[in-house]
Amino acid sequence: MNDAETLRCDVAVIGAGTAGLAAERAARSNGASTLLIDPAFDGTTCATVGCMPSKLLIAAAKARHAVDLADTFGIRVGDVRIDGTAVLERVRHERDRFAESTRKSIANIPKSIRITSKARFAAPDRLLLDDGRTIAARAIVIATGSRPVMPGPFAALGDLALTNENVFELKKLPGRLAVVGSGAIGLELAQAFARLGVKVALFDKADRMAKLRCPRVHAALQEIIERDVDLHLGVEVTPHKQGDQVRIGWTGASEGDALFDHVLVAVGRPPMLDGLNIENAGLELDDKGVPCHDRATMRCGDSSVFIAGDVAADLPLLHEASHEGAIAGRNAAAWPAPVRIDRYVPFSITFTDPPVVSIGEAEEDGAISGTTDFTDQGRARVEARNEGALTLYAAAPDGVLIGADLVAPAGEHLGHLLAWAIQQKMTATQLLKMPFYHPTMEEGLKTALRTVCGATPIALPANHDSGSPSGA
Ligand SMILES: Cc1cc2nc3c(=O)[nH]c(=O)nc-3n(C[C@H](O)[C@H](O)[C@H](O)COP(=O)(O)OP(=O)(O)OC[C@H]3O[C@@H](n4cnc5c(N)ncnc54)[C@H](O)[C@@H]3O)c2cc1C
Ligand SMILES: NC(=O)c1ccc[n+]([C@@H]2O[C@H](COP(=O)([O-])OP(=O)(O)OC[C@H]3O[C@@H](n4cnc5c(N)ncnc54)[C@H](O)[C@@H]3O)[C@@H](O)[C@H]2O)c1
Repeated sequence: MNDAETLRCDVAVIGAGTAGLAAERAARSNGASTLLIDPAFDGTTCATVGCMPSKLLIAAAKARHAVDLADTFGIRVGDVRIDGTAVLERVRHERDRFAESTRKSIANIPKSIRITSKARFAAPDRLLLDDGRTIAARAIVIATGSRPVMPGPFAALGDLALTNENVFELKKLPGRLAVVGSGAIGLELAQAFARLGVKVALFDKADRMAKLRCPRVHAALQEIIERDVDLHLGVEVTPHKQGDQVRIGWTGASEGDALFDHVLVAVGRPPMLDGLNIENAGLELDDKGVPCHDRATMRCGDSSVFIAGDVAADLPLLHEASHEGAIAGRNAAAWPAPVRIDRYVPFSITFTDPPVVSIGEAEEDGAISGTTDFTDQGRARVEARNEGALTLYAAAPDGVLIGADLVAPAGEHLGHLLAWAIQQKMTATQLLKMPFYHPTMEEGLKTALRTVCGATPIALPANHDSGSPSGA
C-alpha cells in the first residue's frame, strides 16, 4: 500500500473530534480505506473542555440552587458551605471519566488508521504530516474544530485571563469573576459560578444575550440572569492587570470599573483553520476564510474535499458536528457521486437555569406568533420555578410551526418537543389535537399554540375543550 514516504487511502480525515470520528466511521462503514489524523487523540473538545465539564459545573450550581429554593417550601436548611475545591475536583473527576471513555473508543479504531500528527494541505488530494510523511487521498475531510478567541488586551493578562480550555482547571473558586461574552459559554458559566457563591459580572458589547431573537423572551432572560449576576450589555470593556488582579473598565450603555480575581473570556470560537495551508486545497473561501460548502453533502465546491463540525462555522453544536461528520464521511466514501442528506432544524439549548432555547426560523413573510408567560403557569408555580417566556412562530395561512424562542422551566424538554414538531412541519392545530397531561410544563405550550390559532383564521381542533384546567 505504501512507499517509504507516502501513505495512501480513499478518505483522510483531519481531526479526531466528534465530527472527525463520525466522518471516519461513516467512510469506513461505507467501504472506504481511511486514515484519521490528530496530534493528540485526547478525547474530543466536548468531553475535555466543552459540553461535559461545563454541564458538570452547572450540575453543582443546580444542587446549590435547590438548597436555596428549599426555603420556599418551608424546608429550613442550616448553614450552607460551598467547598469550592471539592466542587471543582468532582467536575474534573467526572470529566476525566468521560474523556477516558472517549479515548478508549478511539483506541478501538485500528492502529494503522490512527496517525498521530498535524496535517496540512500540499494539494487538494495530498496532505503533509509534521513528521515529514505525505498522505495521498481520493477524498479529504476537514474536521479541525474551533478555538477560543483571546483578544490582545486579555492575552496580556497572562494566567488571570481564562477560557474554556483552562477554567475547569481552577483549584479553587475565585472570589470575583468577570465574564466577557454573553453567548452560550459566558451565560452558562457566569450563572453557574454565581450560584456557587462567586461574585460574577457579565459583560457583552451586544445588547442581546445568546443571540435571542424575541425581545419578550430576551427581557425574561435578562430578569433571570440579573438575579445572580451583575449584567452589563452594550458595553466595551478594557482590562488591565493590577497586582495579581484584573481591573475591568467598561463604557457604553453603562460605565464603571471593578477588580476581579480572574476574567473568563468567552467572546466566540472561530473555526480552526490555522496551519492547514488551506490555500493549497484550491477551494473557494467565504469571508471568514471557511471553505464554501453544500450543507446537504458537506462537499466544498466541486472538489474532493469535505468539511464537518465547528470548522464549518455553521451551527457549532455537538449534534451538528456528529451529523455533519456522518454526512461528510458518507459523501467522501461515495465521491464523486453525491449523497444528499436532510439536515436537522436549527436547534440550540443554552443550559442556564431555566434553559434558553432557539429553534428554526423567527420571522418569515406572514409569520404569526403565539406566546406563553411562565410566571403564572400552573406546574411551574407548583415547583416554585415560575419564570420565563416562550414565543412560537408559525407560517400563515395554515399555522405550520417554523420556530421558537424560549427561556422556561423544563426548557430543554419543551425545546425537543417543539424541534421535533417543527422539523415534521406540524401545524399548531395538529399539536393541539394531541394529549397534554395535567399539570405539566407542557401545558404551557398549549397557551402559545392557541394564540397562534387565535391570530389567524386557523381553526382550533374541533371537539376539543378550549378552556384550561386550573393552573394550566
Ligand atoms: C465550553 C463549551 C461548552 C459546550 N457545550 C455544548 C453543549 O452543551 N451542547 C452542544 O451541543 N455543544 C456544546 N459545545 C460545542 C461542542 O463542544 C462542539 O460543537 C463540538 O465539540 C465540535 O466538535 P468538532 O469535532 O468540530 O471539534 P473538536 O472536538 O474540537 O475536534 C477537532 C480536532 O481537530 C484536531 N486538529 C486541529 N487541527 C488539526 C490539524 N492541523 N491536523 C490534525 N488534527 C487537527 C484537534 O486536535 C481536535 O482533536 C460546547 C463547547 C464549549 C467550548
Ligand atoms: N449549550 C451549548 O450548546 C453550548 C454551550 C457552550 C458553547 N457552545 C458553543 O460554543 C460556541 C462558542 O461559544 P461562545 O459563548 O464563546 O461564543 P458565542 O459566539 O456564542 O458568543 C460570544 C459573545 O461574545 C460577545 N463578544 C464578542 N466580542 C466581544 C468583546 N470584545 N467584548 C464583549 N463581548 C464580546 C458577542 O457579542 C457574543 O454575545 C457557541 O457558538 C456554541 O455553539 C454551545
